[in-house]
Amino acid sequence: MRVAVIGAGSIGGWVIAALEREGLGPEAVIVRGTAPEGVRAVRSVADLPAGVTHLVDCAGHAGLAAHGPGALAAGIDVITLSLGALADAGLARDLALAAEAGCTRLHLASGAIGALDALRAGAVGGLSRVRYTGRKPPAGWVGSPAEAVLDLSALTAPAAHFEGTAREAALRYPKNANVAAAVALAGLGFDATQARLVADPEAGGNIHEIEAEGVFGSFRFEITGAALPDTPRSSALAAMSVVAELRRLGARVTT
Ligand SMILES: NC(=O)C1=CN([C@@H]2O[C@H](COP(=O)(O)OP(=O)(O)OC[C@H]3O[C@@H](n4cnc5c(N)ncnc54)[C@H](OP(=O)(O)O)[C@@H]3O)[C@@H](O)[C@H]2O)C=CC1
Ligand SMILES: O=C([O-])CC(=O)C(=O)O
Repeated sequence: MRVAVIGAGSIGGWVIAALEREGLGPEAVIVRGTAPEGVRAVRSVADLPAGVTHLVDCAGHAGLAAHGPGALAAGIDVITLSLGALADAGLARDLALAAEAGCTRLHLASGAIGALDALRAGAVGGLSRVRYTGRKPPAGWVGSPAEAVLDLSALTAPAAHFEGTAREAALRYPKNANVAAAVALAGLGFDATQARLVADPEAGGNIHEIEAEGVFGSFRFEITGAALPDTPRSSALAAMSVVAELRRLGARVTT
C-alpha cells in the first residue's frame, strides 16, 4: 500500500502525522497552497510519484471533485471524507465511471459517526424511517449557512438552523453535513433521509444522532465527538476513521 493525501488542513495535518506513525508515508500530498514541512507537495494526480495505490481525500468537496475522478481512472483507489459531495448526482456518476474505467474503488470513510454497519444491514431488510441530527457548539457552525439565520455569537439556547433532506443538508453545508450523507448512503438514500442541524451552546462536543426504524427493529445512536485542536468544526474521529479505513484495506481479516 503506497499512500498519498489530498489536503493538509486540520484533518489532513492529523492524518499525515498518523500515516507517518503507521509507516505509511505519505508519499506525497496534493495541496493548493503551502504544505507542511517534510512532506512532498504536488499540485495534481499527474504529479504523484509512480506506484501510489491509495489517495486519501481530506480536502473537502472541492478536493474530491478536482482530483477524485482522475485518480480513480488512473488506477488509484480513493478514500474520502467528502461524502456529501456525492449528493451532486453528476459528480457521483463521474466518480463511479472513473472507478469503472480504472478498475478501482472509492472508499467512504465512516467519518465522525458510527452505527453505519447496522444501518447498512437494516437497509437489506427494509428501513421505514431514518433521521439524523447534527448538533455542534455555535463556533462549529461559523462559515456555514447557519450564520444567515442565527446570531451564533449571541446564542443562549439550542437553535435548529436546518431541517430537510440529507441531500439538501449535504449540498448546503459542505463542511458540516458529511455525516448526514454518510447516514443517507448507508441507509435510506439522500432524499428519504431526514436531517436536522442544530447550534447548541450547551453541546460538549460535536454530537451526532441517528434514529432508525425498519423490519430489523429500531435503534438510536449518539456520539459526542471531541473536535480537533485547531478547529471546532471537525471531529477528531473523522481523521481517525481515514486511518482505520486504510488499516482495514490492508488487513487479511476485515471488520
Ligand atoms: N465525513 C465526515 O465525518 C467529515 C468530513 N469532513 C470533510 O473534510 C473536509 C476537511 O476538513 P478540515 O480539515 O477540517 O478542513 P480545513 O479547511 O482545515 O482543510 C481543508 C484543506 O483542503 C485544502 N483543499 C481544498 N481544496 C483543495 C484542492 N482542490 N486541492 C488541494 N487541497 C485542497 C484546503 O486548502 P486551502 O487552504 O488552500 O483552502 C485546506 O488546506 C471538510 O471540508 C469536510 O468536507 C470534515 C469533518 C467530518
Ligand atoms: O466533524 C464533524 O463532527 C462532522 C462534520 O463536520 C461533517 O459532517 O461534515
